[in-house]
Amino acid sequence: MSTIPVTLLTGFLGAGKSTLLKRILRDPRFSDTAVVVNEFGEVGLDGALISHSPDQTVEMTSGCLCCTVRGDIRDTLLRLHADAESGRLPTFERLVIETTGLADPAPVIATLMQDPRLVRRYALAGVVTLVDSLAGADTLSRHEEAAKQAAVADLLVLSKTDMVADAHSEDPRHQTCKALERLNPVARRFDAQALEFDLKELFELQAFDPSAHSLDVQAWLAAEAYEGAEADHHDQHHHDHGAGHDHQHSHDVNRHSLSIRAFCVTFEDAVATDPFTRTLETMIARMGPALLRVKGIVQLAEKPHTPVVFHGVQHVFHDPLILPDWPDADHRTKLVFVTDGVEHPEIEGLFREAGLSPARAFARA
Ligand SMILES: Nc1nc2c(ncn2[C@@H]2O[C@H](COP(=O)(O)OP(=O)(O)OP(=O)(O)O)[C@@H](O)[C@H]2O)c(=O)[nH]1
Repeated sequence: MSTIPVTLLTGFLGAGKSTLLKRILRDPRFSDTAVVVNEFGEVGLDGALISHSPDQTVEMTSGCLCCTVRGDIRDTLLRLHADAESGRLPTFERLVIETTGLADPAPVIATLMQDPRLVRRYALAGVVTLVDSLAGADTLSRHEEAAKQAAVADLLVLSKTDMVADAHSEDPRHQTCKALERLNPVARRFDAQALEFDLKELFELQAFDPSAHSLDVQAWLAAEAYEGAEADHHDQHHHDHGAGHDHQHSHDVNRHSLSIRAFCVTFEDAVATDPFTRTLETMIARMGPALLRVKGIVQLAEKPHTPVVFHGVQHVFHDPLILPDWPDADHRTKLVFVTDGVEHPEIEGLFREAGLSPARAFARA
């Protein structure tokens, strides 16, 4: 195999990365694309929710919520390459890596561009960043990870434009575009919902070039390159993500800054629709943007054989998706939460107030 082009797909929690990935996997023009999805820790659900044909390689790696672990990505990519060469996996012409929504893209970019074993097999073609046009402006100003993901992009893809009313100056999409203009004036911008948006744009990027980006981006990448040369980054690491955002953590994969929490709530028995949806509404009303991401697969008592997938992104709950069948033998309701400061018992308490009984939950708060 010659060098395989890699597209790094990033974007904040709930921005629409998996939605775009599913479009790629369904498109016959890209059937020879392998995909690596980085989920954080033990609470990932994406593996069960990303359907694909048996001829397509979709690998889940679990790493840190905030940084795609250098070693994990490297080992996964080397293994995929070896398996494709030996015939254990289908060969692939391109690779897409989806990061977690709180990922700092710099470590994975540095790994892809520097690791000698990777460089012989893969070439970073470009960075594609999804931006939620509804929540984007607020998210970009409040979360440094989101701003970095946007700044480093070669292509910015605006999602959820179908949910934004019109383009007057107070319109959230307009605000999001203004913020993107400041952060990354050079990236080409696309509307994921536009008829003229062709997925092939994502794969026409040729080679990621740090010098085409802002001085800030070049400085982040240079710092990451230095850090990578010094040590293999993880087990015990220390980041300075810039102004006011300095964190240190041992390898607790669900932990990010001091206020970020990631946990899972499960229910052994099916939940009644009414109290369940009322609880979600109460959560949005009380917690709003602190509820960074909620996603889950739910067994509703009224229809236990057809699982329902719920997606919450800050103050918005998207239309639930009804699956024809359960993706695996585990039919329990599982809800993954990533919050900014909302604790696990608070969420469980809301369900209990509505008469629902979470069974067991594991947390890294
Ligand atoms: N209406 C609309 N909904 C969208 C669009 N893109 C994504 N969504 C919805 O937004 C929710 C989150 O989308 P995902 O694709 O799961 O987002 P993600 O970036 O992979 O989320 P993480 O799990 O945090 O990484 C889902 O309910 C999607 O259906 C869009 O362009 N329009």
